[in-house]
Formats: sequence, C-alpha cells, structure tokens
Amino acid sequence: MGNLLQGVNLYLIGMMGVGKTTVGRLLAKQLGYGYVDTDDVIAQAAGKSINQIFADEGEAAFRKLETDVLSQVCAFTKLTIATGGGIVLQRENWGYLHHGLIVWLDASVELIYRRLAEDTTRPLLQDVDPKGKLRSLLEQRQSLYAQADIRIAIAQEETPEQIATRVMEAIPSVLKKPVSHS
Ligand SMILES: Nc1ncnc2c1ncn2[C@@H]1O[C@H](COP(=O)(O)OP(=O)(O)O)[C@@H](O)[C@H]1O
Ligand SMILES: O=C(O)C1=C[C@@H](OP(=O)(O)O)[C@@H](O)[C@H](O)C1
Ligand SMILES: [Mg+2]
Repeated sequence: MGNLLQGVNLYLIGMMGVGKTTVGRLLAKQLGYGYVDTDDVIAQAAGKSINQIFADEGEAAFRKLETDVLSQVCAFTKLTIATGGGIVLQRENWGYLHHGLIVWLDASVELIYRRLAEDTTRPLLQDVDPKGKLRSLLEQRQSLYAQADIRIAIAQEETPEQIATRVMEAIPSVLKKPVSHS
C-alpha cells in the first residue's frame, strides 16, 4: 500500500474525540508513512501540555502555534498527519491542508461525548456543559469539516482498525485519474 498515495500527505480532520490520533497511527503504518500529531509537536516545542498552553497563553496563541506547525509539516511528504479539531478554523490553514488529501472523521456528539466524558486533556471541554459545548463547536465547524476530500461517517461499534480500513478503501475514489489521450 506504500505507493497508494504516491507520497502525498494524508491529513485527518474532525471533532476532538473522533479518533484522529488513534486512527492516524494505524493509517501511517498501513501506508508506510511517517506519523505526525500536530498537538504532540506543539506540546513538545512548548515544553508543556495543551491544557497548560491554553491556560498560560490562551486559545489564540495556541492557534498560532498550530498554524506554524502545519506550515512546517506540509513541506514534507509521506506523512499521515493527525490534526487538532480546531485546525479548520484558520483560513490560512486550508492552504496547507490542501497540499495533501484531507479526510474528515465524522461522528455524532453523543458518541464523542461518551468517549471524552472522563477526559481532562481537552481544555475546550472543561465546561459546565461539555455536551452543549461539543454541540456548539460542531455546529460552528461542520461546514468547514465538509470541505474535506473524503468524509468517513463513524458508527458506534467500529474499531479504529475498521475505520482505518474504510479510509484506505475510500482513497482511490478521490485520486486524480490520468488524462487519456486516445
Ligand atoms: N474507534 C474507536 N472506538 C473506541 N474508542 C476510540 C476509537 N477511536 C478512538 N478512541 C478513543 O477515544 C478517545 C479519543 O481518541 P483520539 O484518537 O485521541 O481522538 P482525537 O485525536 O480525534 O481527539 C481516546 O481515548 C481513544 O482511545
Ligand atoms: O477541537 C479543538 O479545538 C481542539 C482539539 C484538540 O485536539 P484533538 O482534536 O486531537 O482532540 C486540541 O488541538 C485542542 O484541545 C483544541
Ligand atoms: Mg488528537
């Protein structure tokens, strides 16, 4: 499968908790690609957690770091990149994302909420009404996520492996076909 994408990067987008980080690792293996998680790069470069960056510097500063990381990562090839759920918010990020193939992992608020109910690592969900927060974030972002090349709708019982397989199966349908001169 190493040459399926011919070196073109694969970007995973979608709401927090949908599985970008988990599925991204599997896809990198299956594609014979390197793996990058933009949140990990940001946290490593800053020397602190995403929570701490939000607390110390605020969301706007985090978004600038996110754009910096994306702009650097997109200079490389043969990467699967798990992005943070808010990467779609900055218009300039789309110029970078479109260097590669963009896959939207789409799941319901109910599914995401169940997964993240006990999670404390998503600063935007440290809210009195985390489910309502997820709903309003999805409402704000849905039309942006929909600009992806591929949408994978995720049902409850699917394992990360099954989702990765569906992404792999969907890729050929969106690759440009060679122009026939016959
Ligand atoms: N297909 C899946 N089924 C069940 N749990 C999953 C699945 N994919 C991810 N998870 C779990 O959901 C949580 C969020 O996954 P993660 O990959 O960090 O999502 P994201 O990077 O999109 O925020 C983690 O605890 C992860 O183990
Ligand atoms: O949706 C968001 O705005 C965010 C999602 C997080 O990444 P995941 O989508 O990997 O959880 C992380 O970048 C940060 O907490 C902000
Ligand atoms: Mg993630």
